[in-house]
Amino acid sequence: MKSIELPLLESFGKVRIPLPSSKSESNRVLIIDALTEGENKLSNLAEARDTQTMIRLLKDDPEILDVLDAGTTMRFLTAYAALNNKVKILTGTPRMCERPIGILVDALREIGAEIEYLKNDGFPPLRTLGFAGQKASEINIRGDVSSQYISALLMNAPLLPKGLALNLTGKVGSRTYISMTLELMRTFGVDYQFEGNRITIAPQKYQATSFSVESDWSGASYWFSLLACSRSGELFLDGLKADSLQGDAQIVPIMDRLGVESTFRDGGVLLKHQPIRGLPEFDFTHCPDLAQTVAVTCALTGQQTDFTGLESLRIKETDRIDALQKELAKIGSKLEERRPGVFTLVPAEQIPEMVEIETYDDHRMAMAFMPLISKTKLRVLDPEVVNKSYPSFWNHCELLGVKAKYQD
Ligand SMILES: O=C(O)C1=C[C@@H](OP(=O)(O)O)[C@@H](O)[C@H](O)C1
Ligand SMILES: C=C(OP(=O)(O)O)C(=O)O
Repeated sequence: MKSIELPLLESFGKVRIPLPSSKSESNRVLIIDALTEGENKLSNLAEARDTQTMIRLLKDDPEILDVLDAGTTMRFLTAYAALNNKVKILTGTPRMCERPIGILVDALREIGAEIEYLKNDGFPPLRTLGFAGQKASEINIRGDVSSQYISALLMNAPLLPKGLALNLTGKVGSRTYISMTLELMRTFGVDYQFEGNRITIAPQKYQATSFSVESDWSGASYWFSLLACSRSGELFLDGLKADSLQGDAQIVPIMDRLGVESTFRDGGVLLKHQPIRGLPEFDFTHCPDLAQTVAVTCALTGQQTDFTGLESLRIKETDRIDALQKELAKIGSKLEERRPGVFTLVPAEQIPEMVEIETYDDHRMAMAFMPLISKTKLRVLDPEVVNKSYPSFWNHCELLGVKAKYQD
């Protein structure tokens, strides 16, 4: 298997990281663009494979939409095809075909779309067969599995003849991603109401506008973590805003507790060291993609922390709880479910002189363990896995002054 080796990072001075753009914002504005009659001006779209796949599938409009391993691309294109009367097959990697989509398909069927499963009920691959007219304009939808189903429905809602009201049921997770969807819809001229757990959208048109995608806060989190673990140097992260649409901007208050001071200036954030105050517990319900970053940071900075809100991690690119437990064990750290739903992170004890990290087809496993270079020599298997969200990640590591060695 291919791997990348990074040497121990002794120290570094001031380094500027030209972060990639957000794939979450990009994939939303691409769907909105496909639904807008006029010409939008979109800039800074993500280089992430998930976004490049979305761009290619919308442009080429093939019969089979193969989304590879991109969750948002699968869920957003399923709703887009189903509600816009397109006959398409949607499929992806073997793992994508294990990631549930039944809640979205049930909702789309209730609204009036015809969809059939091609293998297993509730999972891709599936075929959208057309939209004969709107049957329901108000539906209940569970919010405790993936917010992507809700975002997928919302973006198409203004163009439905009767609009759409969604009543979110159960514990609503990743709520910040729902807000991002709605805020972006508003940027493109669409009104909505979001009160309690009810979202209403009247029939209306998107208005063409200009939009520039912000840098990716999830990708930024690995640099916060590196600074927390290295206790040396300064990092400037380009293109981040204090008033972000992205819930993962939550990394700022988290890292404030874990020894990183953030100052917004010159169109980005400057990261410096400050004393570690500790993070006794944190609920990741609304920022699940930060859990791996924070787990490794706590492991390497000696912080015992209770992690909650990790339910959705089991159905992402891999079972992230399982993957974290296996890889943290290599540095003597543990993530133990001591009470139902409460995972205690027990920090690393002894870090070997060389650590090899498996990545389980999950970009975030590769990137989250990078800060280990502040402690030891690191080998990461399948390094190209980062292409899903952050193709230039390893090049950016070299900006620290370390030389990466690739092996086939
Ligand atoms: O809507 C989005 O852009 C995303 C929503 C989240 O997924 P869930 O809603 O499934 O938690 C997140 O984990 C994913 O990386 C991106
Ligand atoms: C979960 C992720 O993406 P998706 O669900 O869109 O595949 C992610 O990027 O961490």
